[in-house]
Amino acid sequence: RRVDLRSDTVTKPTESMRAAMASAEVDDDVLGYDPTALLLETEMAKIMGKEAALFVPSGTMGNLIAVLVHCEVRGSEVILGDTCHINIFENGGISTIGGVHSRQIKNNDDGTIDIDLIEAAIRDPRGELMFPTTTLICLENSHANSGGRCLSVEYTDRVGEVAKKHGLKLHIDGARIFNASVALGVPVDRLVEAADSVSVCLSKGIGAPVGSVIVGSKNFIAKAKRLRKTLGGGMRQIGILCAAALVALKENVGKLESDHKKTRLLADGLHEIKGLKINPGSVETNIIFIDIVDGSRTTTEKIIKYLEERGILLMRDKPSRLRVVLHHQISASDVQYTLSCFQQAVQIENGN
Ligand SMILES: Cc1ncc(COP(=O)(O)O)c(C=O)c1O
Ligand SMILES: C[C@@H](O)[C@H](N)C(=O)O
Repeated sequence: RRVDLRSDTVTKPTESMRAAMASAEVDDDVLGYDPTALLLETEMAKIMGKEAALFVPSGTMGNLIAVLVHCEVRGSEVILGDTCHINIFENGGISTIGGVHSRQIKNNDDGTIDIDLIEAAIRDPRGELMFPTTTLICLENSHANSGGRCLSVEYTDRVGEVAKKHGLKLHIDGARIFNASVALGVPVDRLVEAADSVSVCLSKGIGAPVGSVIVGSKNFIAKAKRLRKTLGGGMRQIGILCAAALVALKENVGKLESDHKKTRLLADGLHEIKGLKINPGSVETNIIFIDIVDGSRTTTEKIIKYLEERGILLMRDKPSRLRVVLHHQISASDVQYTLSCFQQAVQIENGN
C-alpha cells in the first residue's frame, strides 16, 4: 500500500491525462504555433482574469521570470516574506541570475506580511544615489511555509493599493492559488485582481504532471516569453504537457474542497495523538505541520521510518517538525490508515 504525503507535486497523471497527452495536437511552441499550448494559455488568462498567459516548465521558473520582468532595471529591489518559497526554495535565483536585491520582511504565522512593514521597507527615492530601487512586492497564496494558510482578498487588495500608491508592481506566487480560492470561497480571478502577475502551478493541487503558467498584461507576457527563451524554458511540442494540464483544470479543481476536508480530518485525528502537536485551526487547505512535543521519546526520523515501512511517505520540515501534503490521489481510507500508523508509531516510542 502506498500513501504519498510528501507533497502535492507527487501526483501521477491520470488515465484521462495520459489519453489527452497521447492524442494532443502539437506544433513548435518556440515559434508560437503549438495549438494546445495556445488553448491552455488562453484558458488560464481567462480563468485568472488577466490579458495573457505563458506556459513555463516550473513554478520556480515562473517566479524567476516574473521578478526579472518587473525588475528589469539594474539595482531593483523586491520586497518579499522571509519564509516565502522564492526566498527559501529557489536557490536565490532572483539575485544569482537576475541581479535583483531582495528585501526580506518577517512573514506572520498566517503567511501575510504586515502592511506597515511593507510600506516602511519601501526605499525613499531621495536616496536613489545609494539605495536599491524598490520595484516589486511579492506575496504567496496559499503560503506553503505557513502550512498552506490563505491570504484574504481584502489583504491582497490592500497590498495592491500600497504598490499602486508607490508606483510598484505586485506579483503573487500562486503555486496553490486554486487551493486558496476554494478554501476562501473567492473566485480565483477576484483573489488575484490586485496583482500585476501571478505564477500558477499546474503540477501541484490540480495534479498535472508538469508545468506552471504565468499570467499578466500582454506587454508583461511578451517580455516574459523572451526571458523564458533566454533561460532555456522555450520548448517545442509542449502541447503534450498542456493537454494534461487542460484535463487537470477540468477534472481536479473541483476536487480541492474534498482534499481540504480530508486534510482537516487528518489534522483533527493527529491532534488527538499524545506526543504530537498540531494547530488544527491553522489547517486551511492541504498542508499540515506536525511538531514532535518536547520530551517525547519519538523523533521525526523514527516516525518517518516507521511510516515508510508501512508505505506512507512524508517529509521532514524541521528537525522536530513533519509535513504532510494531501492531494486528489489520497483517499479517505488512506487518511484513516495514516492516522492508525501515526498512533502506533508514537505509542511504541512513548509507551502510551
Ligand atoms: C509556494 C511554491 N511556489 C513555487 C514552487 C515551485 O514550483 P516548482 O517545484 O514547479 O518549481 C513551489 C513548489 O514546488 C511552491 O510550493
Ligand atoms: C519543497 C517545495 O519546493 C515544494 N514546492 C513542495 O511544496 O513540495
